[in-house]
Amino acid sequence: LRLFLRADADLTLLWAEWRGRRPEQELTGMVVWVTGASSGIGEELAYQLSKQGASLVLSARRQHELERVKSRCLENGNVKGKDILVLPLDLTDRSSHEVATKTVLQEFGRIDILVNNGGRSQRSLVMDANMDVFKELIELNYLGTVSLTKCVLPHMIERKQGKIVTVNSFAGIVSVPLSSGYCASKHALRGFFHSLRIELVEYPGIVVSNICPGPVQSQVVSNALGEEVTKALGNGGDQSYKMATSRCVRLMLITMANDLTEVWIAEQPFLLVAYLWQYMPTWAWWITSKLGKKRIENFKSGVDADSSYFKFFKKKHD
Ligand SMILES: NC(=O)c1ccc[n+]([C@@H]2O[C@H](COP(=O)([O-])OP(=O)(O)OC[C@H]3O[C@@H](n4cnc5c(N)ncnc54)[C@H](O)[C@@H]3O)[C@@H](O)[C@H]2O)c1
Repeated sequence: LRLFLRADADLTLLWAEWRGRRPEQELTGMVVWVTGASSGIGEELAYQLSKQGASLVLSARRQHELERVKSRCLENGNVKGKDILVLPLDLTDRSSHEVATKTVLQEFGRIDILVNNGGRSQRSLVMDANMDVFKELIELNYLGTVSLTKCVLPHMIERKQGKIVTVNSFAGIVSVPLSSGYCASKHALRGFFHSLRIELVEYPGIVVSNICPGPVQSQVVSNALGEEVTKALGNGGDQSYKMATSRCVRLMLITMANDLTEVWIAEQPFLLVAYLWQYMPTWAWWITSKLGKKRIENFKSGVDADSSYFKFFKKKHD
């Protein structure tokens, strides 16, 4: 029971962590393009990858934030200035993606790993959210990611190798209230990449990985869209009970080192819900309706929507 309560990833990933290939051996010298590298999971990815000696392309919209991340990579990582390219990019500006890809190829000559990480979440009920919110979430999380992937893919096909790693979400597996547009965009991404993986079956050197995290410490809640597209939620509330960003990213590096196709990264009770959803959908419906009600109550009372559902699972992370 203790093992079950402590598990924070699916069994294949935990097995890979225990017996599999080490990121320290596999990722050194790789050229990795990370979108959404200016905060949260993407920022931490930049730090951990720079420690492995990977060459990095850091993309997001704000150049000064990316320069800040680059400086910290140079201070603490095993990289030099020439190993990191700061490349501002708006995922919703699809017409810029081809030029951005050419710039990366001119700089490094290849792209070993594309990490589709940039994205935004949602905190608003279906009845309250403006149509523009739904449109923006699909434009950014789904079409932006599809567009960049389509730009990078011909290069990987030519080399017959590469990894396309997409930060999906538990919201791509399980649907929750207050995030209907977000869930739709992440479900769409999961469907897209499962299809792409089969289309690439003749290229076994190209790996398509879906990473599905549960709640993780980051700016995702304060950056979430509310009822209007022009206004982010702002105050995300206490995030300390969520999985530490460093742990989530370490498990992502293990996923990349071991070419896993889909991983679930979350603490309990979220992990349990994902397993139920997969194997016992009738029970899953019952439990998610209870958790969903609590989620709306949490949000309406001004705390984070995912604040602990069950007291005995509650723990704080630094
Ligand atoms: N933190 C979580 O609990 C959690 C759980 C599951 C999935 N995710 C996913 O993880 C990914 C990273 O999110 P995070 O949690 O680090 O949140 P975050 O808000 O801290 O970081 C999001 C990043 O995406 C970038 N971004 C936003 N809009 C963009 C645009 N138009 N063009 C380019 N970049 C843009 C932001 O600048 C930032 O760098 C997202 O795809 C999110 O859906 C997060």
